[in-house]
Amino acid sequence: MRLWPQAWGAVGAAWRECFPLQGHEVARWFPGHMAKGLKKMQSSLKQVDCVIEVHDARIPLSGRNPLFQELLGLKPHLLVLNKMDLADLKEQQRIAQHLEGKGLKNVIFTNCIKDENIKLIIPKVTELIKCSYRYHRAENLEYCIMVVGVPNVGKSSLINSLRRQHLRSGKAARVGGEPGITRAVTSRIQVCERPLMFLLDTPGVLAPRIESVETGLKLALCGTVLDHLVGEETMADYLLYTLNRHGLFGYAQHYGLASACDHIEQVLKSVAVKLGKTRKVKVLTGTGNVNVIQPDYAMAARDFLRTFRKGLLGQVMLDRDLLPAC
Ligand SMILES: Nc1nc2c(ncn2[C@@H]2O[C@H](COP(=O)(O)OP(=O)(O)OP(=O)(O)O)[C@@H](O)[C@H]2O)c(=O)[nH]1
Repeated sequence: MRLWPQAWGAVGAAWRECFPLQGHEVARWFPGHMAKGLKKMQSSLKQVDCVIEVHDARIPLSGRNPLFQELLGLKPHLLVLNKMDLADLKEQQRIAQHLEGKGLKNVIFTNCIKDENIKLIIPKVTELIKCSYRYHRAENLEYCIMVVGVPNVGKSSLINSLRRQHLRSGKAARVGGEPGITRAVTSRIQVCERPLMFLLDTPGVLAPRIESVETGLKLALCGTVLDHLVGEETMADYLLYTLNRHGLFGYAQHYGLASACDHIEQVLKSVAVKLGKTRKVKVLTGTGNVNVIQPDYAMAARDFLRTFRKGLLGQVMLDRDLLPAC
């Protein structure tokens, strides 16, 4: 018998007020290629004029790697909040103000799939570099930019999108739906002719210690940590908790539930039935082992997460609670 202690007491009218985080571990995922990548980023910094940090627009206030600031902080910095198509940006102004209060004045929201706002990037980067040159050294004829960020936020997609927009060229950087596609700092990739601009793609690097369990869960929902390290069913439950708190009940219709519900087992059961994903398990009864058909909860959790990540369950702002009250 499967137990879902997180959801106990949640069936019925009220949504859970908080997600019990005790008992969950923040996944520590800092494999060798990340440590190596970070060192290489530092050593490549001499040739870099500006750092573009890409992060997920659904978590604009959490989950960034503080090491980027520490190690690469001397260069002009642009924060690109990508995947804006998946984010609820009703509070975009407040988010920008909050970030500005934290010293992040240069922020652009983008969608690299549809090339939205991509054309704002090169002029902004050029302006930032020119401002820094005034104080440091003579103007250069070509610029080199380093693209950094946690895994799977769209760094390589950004490079490809810039090339489409400015060079009308095809793909130069490998893109993938899983974290950890780019494994090493790449050689320079041209993205613009005028001004002549090159980018260095880098492997996604998570903070060696993620600030809290909840931040870890948000990063995991956004696909920056391999799912099995956190547990797909825990993530599915956190997703359900989030969708309900945000009033995003589209999952009920999507999976044919009679109504929205805060009980993950019930939701996953409906998902499994809808997908036809059931499996036989042996159950010991008084008369011996009996085959019982059970929903495949793991497959259902995987589908629930995948559907959310495609944006089919609505746009979400996972950091809503971190914004200061108006
Ligand atoms: N919906 C949406 N998906 C995007 C966007 N940008 C990138 N993606 C998708 O996000 C996934 C990761 O993109 P990548 O460009 O490989 O991300 P990365 O940061 O280079 O990943 P690592 O190599 O793991 O560091 C891919 O499936 C992309 O298609 C966007 O603006 N919106």
